[in-house]
Amino acid sequence: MVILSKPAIEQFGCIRNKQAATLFPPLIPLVDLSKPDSRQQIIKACEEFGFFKVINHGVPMDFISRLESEATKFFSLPLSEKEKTGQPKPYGYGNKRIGPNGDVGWVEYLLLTTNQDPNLLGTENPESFRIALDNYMAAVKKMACEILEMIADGLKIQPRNVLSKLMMDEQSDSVFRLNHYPPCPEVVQSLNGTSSNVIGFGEHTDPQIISVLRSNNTSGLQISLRDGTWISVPPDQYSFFINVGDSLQVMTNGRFKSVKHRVLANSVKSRLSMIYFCGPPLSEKIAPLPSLMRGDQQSLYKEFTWFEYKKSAYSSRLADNRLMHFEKIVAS
Ligand SMILES: C=C1C[C@]23C[C@@]1(O)CC[C@H]2[C@@]12CC[C@H](O)[C@@](C)(C(=O)O1)[C@H]2[C@@H]3C(=O)O
Ligand SMILES: O=C(O)CCC(=O)C(=O)O
Ligand SMILES: [Fe+2]
Repeated sequence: MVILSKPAIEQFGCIRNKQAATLFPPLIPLVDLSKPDSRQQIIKACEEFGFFKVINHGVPMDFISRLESEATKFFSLPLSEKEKTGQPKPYGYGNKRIGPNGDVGWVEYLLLTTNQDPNLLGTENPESFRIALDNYMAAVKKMACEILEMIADGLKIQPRNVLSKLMMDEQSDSVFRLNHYPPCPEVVQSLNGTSSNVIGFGEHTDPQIISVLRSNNTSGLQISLRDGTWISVPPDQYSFFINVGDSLQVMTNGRFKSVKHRVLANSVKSRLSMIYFCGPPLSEKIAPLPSLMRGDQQSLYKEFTWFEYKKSAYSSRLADNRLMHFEKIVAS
């Protein structure tokens, strides 16, 4: 990671955060996967927040800590070594620049596909990093599959793998991301540590079906409520956080909304996050699920393939409303 001098960080003007978070935030929905009512809790959380925290998730702590330790080793390497994994096009090692259209943040990352052996050139021990990635991704994929099946049950739609089969498909276009937010010397932190004036990862919604996020115990993640206020998500290294993505918003015809989120930088602590983005195969048609459409309810979206959506997403800026181009003008 390059530590920027003052004039250098000024070049990244849009790294600065000017919006304050709300003072009395509601609690983040908590879903205990071992409880019988978890399906209903998930549906409520997806409708109200597009976001929830998961405990009793079944992902072994050993897999989590091994990957965290491998990722920490990787991000501690000299920049020249990390760059051997290749520039993100879109997969590879990236530093401050996010995506191809000028977005920047106080972050470095490794972006990987989930169904191809990662290029871990430059890492100290590629084999142990790869094993840690494989174990972690397999366990998180299983948990994500269960959550998508619980969503289908909760929505009373069949078959129960109608959503999960998309990410379980061999051709699934799922993505995995490791983000490292180093402490930022430019941060002016609020007294309770929940707000900062520097953007780590700018506001956006995730394009996929759901995203499964886990981080170390450093704060920074915020979600936007339906009224546009930002609330801080208290970090919890033992739990997972689930984001509803744009594709699930479309498949539920807007009943679930993808959650807008962002990460603010911290002045003293590093944040390390790992996110599994559950994507469908490129050729998959994304449209409201017929079994969810009641009576004369109309689709709010034009049908598109995941390939078309992804292509359009990659020509957008992080904060853009990517679904706008696929909305139907529905006569009232
Ligand atoms: C600015 C961009 C980065 C992104 C591709 C995009 O053009 C718009 C969507 C961005 C996003 C957000 C969620 C995930 O982190 C990500 C991997 C994804 O699928 O969509 C990133 C893309 C990226 O960093 O390549
Ligand atoms: O790093 C985080 O906690 C969230 C990052 C994120 O939203 C993303 O990579 O899409
Ligand atoms: Fe995200």
